[in-house]
Amino acid sequence: MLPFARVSIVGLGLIGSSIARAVRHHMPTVRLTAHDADPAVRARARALDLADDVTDTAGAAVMDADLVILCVPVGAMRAAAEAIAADLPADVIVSDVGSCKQSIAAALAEVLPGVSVVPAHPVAGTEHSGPDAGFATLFHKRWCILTPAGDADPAAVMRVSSFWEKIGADVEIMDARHHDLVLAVTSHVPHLIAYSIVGTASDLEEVTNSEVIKFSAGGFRDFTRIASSDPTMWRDVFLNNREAVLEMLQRLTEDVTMLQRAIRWGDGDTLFDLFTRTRAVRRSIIEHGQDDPRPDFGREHI
Ligand SMILES: NC(=O)C1=CN([C@@H]2O[C@H](COP(=O)(O)OP(=O)(O)OC[C@H]3O[C@@H](n4cnc5c(N)ncnc54)[C@H](O)[C@@H]3O)[C@@H](O)[C@H]2O)C=CC1
Ligand SMILES: O=C(O)C(=O)Cc1ccc(O)cc1
Repeated sequence: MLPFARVSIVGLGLIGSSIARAVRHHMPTVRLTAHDADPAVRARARALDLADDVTDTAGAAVMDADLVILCVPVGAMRAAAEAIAADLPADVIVSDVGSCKQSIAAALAEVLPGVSVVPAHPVAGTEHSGPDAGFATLFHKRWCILTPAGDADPAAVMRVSSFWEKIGADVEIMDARHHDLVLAVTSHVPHLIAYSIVGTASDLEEVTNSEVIKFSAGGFRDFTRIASSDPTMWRDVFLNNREAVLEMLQRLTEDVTMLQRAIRWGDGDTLFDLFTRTRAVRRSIIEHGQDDPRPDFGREHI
């Protein structure tokens, strides 16, 4: 039994197109409609046959849907919700895939009063964006966190949960505020560190005549992958998860200062103890973690 018969996707980039491909694969009888604000993306989506109907307006994509998933950058969620508000059927469920949840929940509650909203965050992605970057297995064995409000309809939560399980994800339910704190540590601040270190290296490049690129070792290359992630998406994440990111950055700054002091005073024990602890974290992620869709991710140096 399928949780939804008519699914509509608004925003056909990496995540929207991956959901479309996964629905096609796992629930081929679902009628899939979709819209993207960018005409070039719509044309590409039609060429890739990502949906039964790729519509020129957001309203046309949602008017018959029983599930609408907003897959646009966090800062565009409000505009996307405004564009569909007048055309939503009475018993529709609206969801989203934004990387932070509190600000989107507030915007959707304001723009879509009385609509059943079940927010989601698939904790799966890559540094790539756009409709060509998506793939059907992106969500396999990856977490999808649902952050329903306290008064959400339990049946709607069950159906959205079942939808994500059907496309391969493991579902966890979490309070939106807690989600934003956890993701600030595990995803948002790491991205900020990558943007920052690659930015610093690129400033230094002027001084070192390209040695930064020439001799870039594994660690730096890993940072450049993360730091090549979509600028619009990540600008929006930081502006919308401001409090949690600032709180975690404060903690990080204190810990970096502690390391600075250990290096200055030759305190090898502090360095060794921390590095031993962090190595154990990595090992436990590999041993207990979920499979990553990228071919060699996490398995290269156990
Ligand atoms: N990229 C990643 O690894 C992950 C991203 N997310 C979240 O998923 C959402 C989408 O991210 P991606 O697919 O990576 O971005 P993307 O940049 O690949 O695609 C976003 C699409 O939304 C369209 N769009 C923008 N404003 C619109 C509007 N008002 N109406 C209709 N379409 C609009 C753009 O034209 C673009 O095609 C973001 O909220 C992001 O935080 C969640 C998990 C992982
Ligand atoms: O590419 C990577 O390493 C990621 O971390 C992908 C990612 C980006 C944003 C999310 O909200 C979830 C996953």
